[in-house]
Amino acid sequence: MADRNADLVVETAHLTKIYQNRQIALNDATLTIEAGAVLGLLGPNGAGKTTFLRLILGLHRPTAGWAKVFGRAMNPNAADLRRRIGYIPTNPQFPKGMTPIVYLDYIGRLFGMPRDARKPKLASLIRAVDLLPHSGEPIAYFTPGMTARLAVAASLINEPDLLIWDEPTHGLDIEARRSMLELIKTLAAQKTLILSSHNLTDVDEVCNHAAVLNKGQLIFHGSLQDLKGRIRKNHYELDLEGDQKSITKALALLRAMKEVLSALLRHRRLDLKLTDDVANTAVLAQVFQTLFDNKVTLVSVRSVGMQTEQAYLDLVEREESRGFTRLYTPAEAA
Ligand SMILES: Nc1ncnc2c1ncn2[C@@H]1O[C@H](COP(=O)(O)OP(=O)(O)OP(=O)(O)O)[C@@H](O)[C@H]1O
Repeated sequence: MADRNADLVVETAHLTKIYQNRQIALNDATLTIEAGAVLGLLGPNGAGKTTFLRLILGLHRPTAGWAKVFGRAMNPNAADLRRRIGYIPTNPQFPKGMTPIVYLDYIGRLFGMPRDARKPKLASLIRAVDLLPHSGEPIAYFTPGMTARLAVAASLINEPDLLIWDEPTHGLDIEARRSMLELIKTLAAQKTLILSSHNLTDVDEVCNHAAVLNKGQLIFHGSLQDLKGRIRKNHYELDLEGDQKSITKALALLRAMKEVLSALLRHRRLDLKLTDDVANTAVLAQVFQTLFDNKVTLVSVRSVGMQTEQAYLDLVEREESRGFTRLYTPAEAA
């Protein structure tokens, strides 16, 4: 039988980090990342994303649990393993006086690349990240977009199979962000990527897997499709037209329906939530009939959700409201 773990690029078990015996930054995170995955690491500020990435990189030692990369245990001494990873921290900084050519050459030397391999490599990287016109300029004059592209080039110099990029689109304008996303899509065809991000639209566009951290707790890990599948589906937005009296009357009737969880009207846009597990087509038919009977015109209707952002917010919100129930199940509490 084929080894199920052979294709795992990252594997963590009960990975835990407590800083200075005070701050629980990551608690018991167990997950696997397969070769070829593009994983979006999501979570509010302080959720533990950077801590998680730094543990995978072996830049921190775990307080408990372990991380394996390419099937081998990662730790601060595993420099050879780290060479197979291309890392970009949040807001990468570079020596301001160097030019991209000098800097990339320096990084290549650190990786032990011979000169005749270094030169063509850095030239092709500079071209790939679109820095050719600026290759001789001091980094001090670079825009955030140019700096981000230089970081990408630096993270690729050693031809790593795994890329770990912490908020790669942070601080970029629309054009620079677009070019970064296109670059990620190209790389995704050849490498495994872990991208930490606050931008759900970016994750939606380039990732196929997601992991969600909240207060150090891994609250979701799976495909992006799965994450979206967890969304509360019975949520709609209806744009209405009609006189105020008719709309108010229709609204009262809708609110009286037992299948309607909430019906909120704002500027003729009706936010309608139905109870879980109802046959939504039947209930919506009833909703439309009620509007029609009251001479309210339906201008448009759309299903809210099936968006990563909505799914993510639902997940974090539900986790927040669950609180202690995660630890104390009813059986234990009794
Ligand atoms: N070196 C450290 N010493 C003490 N506490 C730390 C250290 N690094 C991080 N923390 C704390 O650990 C928690 C998780 O931080 P981390 O930077 O991993 O979160 P994050 O999800 O990356 O946040 P952000 O999105 O704001 O970058 C936070 O409460 C943070 O203050």
